[in-house]
Amino acid sequence: MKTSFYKYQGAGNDFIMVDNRNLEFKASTALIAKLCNRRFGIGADGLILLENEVENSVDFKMVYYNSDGNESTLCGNGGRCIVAFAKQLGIIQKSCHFMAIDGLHQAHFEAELVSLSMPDVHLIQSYHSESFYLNTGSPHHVDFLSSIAGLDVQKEGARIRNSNLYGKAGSNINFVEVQDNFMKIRTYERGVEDETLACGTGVTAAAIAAHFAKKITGNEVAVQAIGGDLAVRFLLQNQVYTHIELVGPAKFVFKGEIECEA
Ligand SMILES: N[C@H](CCC[C@H](N)C(=O)O)C(=O)O
Repeated sequence: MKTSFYKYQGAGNDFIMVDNRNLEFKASTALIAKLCNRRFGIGADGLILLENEVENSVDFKMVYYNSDGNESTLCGNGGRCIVAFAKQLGIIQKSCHFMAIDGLHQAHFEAELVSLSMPDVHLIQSYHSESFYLNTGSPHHVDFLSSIAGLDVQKEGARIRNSNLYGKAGSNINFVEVQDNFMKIRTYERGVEDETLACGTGVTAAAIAAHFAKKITGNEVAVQAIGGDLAVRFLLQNQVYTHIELVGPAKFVFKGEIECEA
């Protein structure tokens, strides 16, 4: 059966997108892992299904799978890409509401960029002054370092991710360098099991942890990932980080068809 696949990327974090409103795409771990394989398939950090949401006040539903083929928690860059995809499909215009695994999200366009609402952050665990753990829709370990350029992120990220710190569920691992008015980040992503060029929930976690650790003072911060620039806005109200927005590019790459086993 021929299936149309779209490819999007948000700051180099890339995704296969499927318009699955007819529910014809039958997701399996093996099929998704094969489609995401950069040699034997299309190649991507993850695969995202756009489906109808039964609750009619919502424009669509997002289902996210990591490139290992397993369904996972919130994907921030993927959330921004599905908004651009929904506009390409004519489902939405300038703004939308959609349901993801962690609940309801709002999103809107800011010129070429997509701004996505992220879940509130109530709890930030600090191991010491430079190391934190928080959940921004996906679990994130954040280490602040004086320099991240020469770091072996694949090796160091895998070591922390597979340590006894995070058990079977694991965590995404972020290495962050704070400059005067922006931050640099590199991320080892759970479920990709490698460094990705950007990680939206990771960029969000880094921004919130930096403010919590008093490394930044404003309520908006620019974050430079290898694949592109993102921005995070937030408020701190009654010790809860709220009104969090992840802002950045979400670009269409191509559309193609593949013969998929039914
Ligand atoms: N790999 C992550 C989910 C996707 C995160 C990333 N692609 C993003 O943009 O947030 C996890 O399993 O926790």
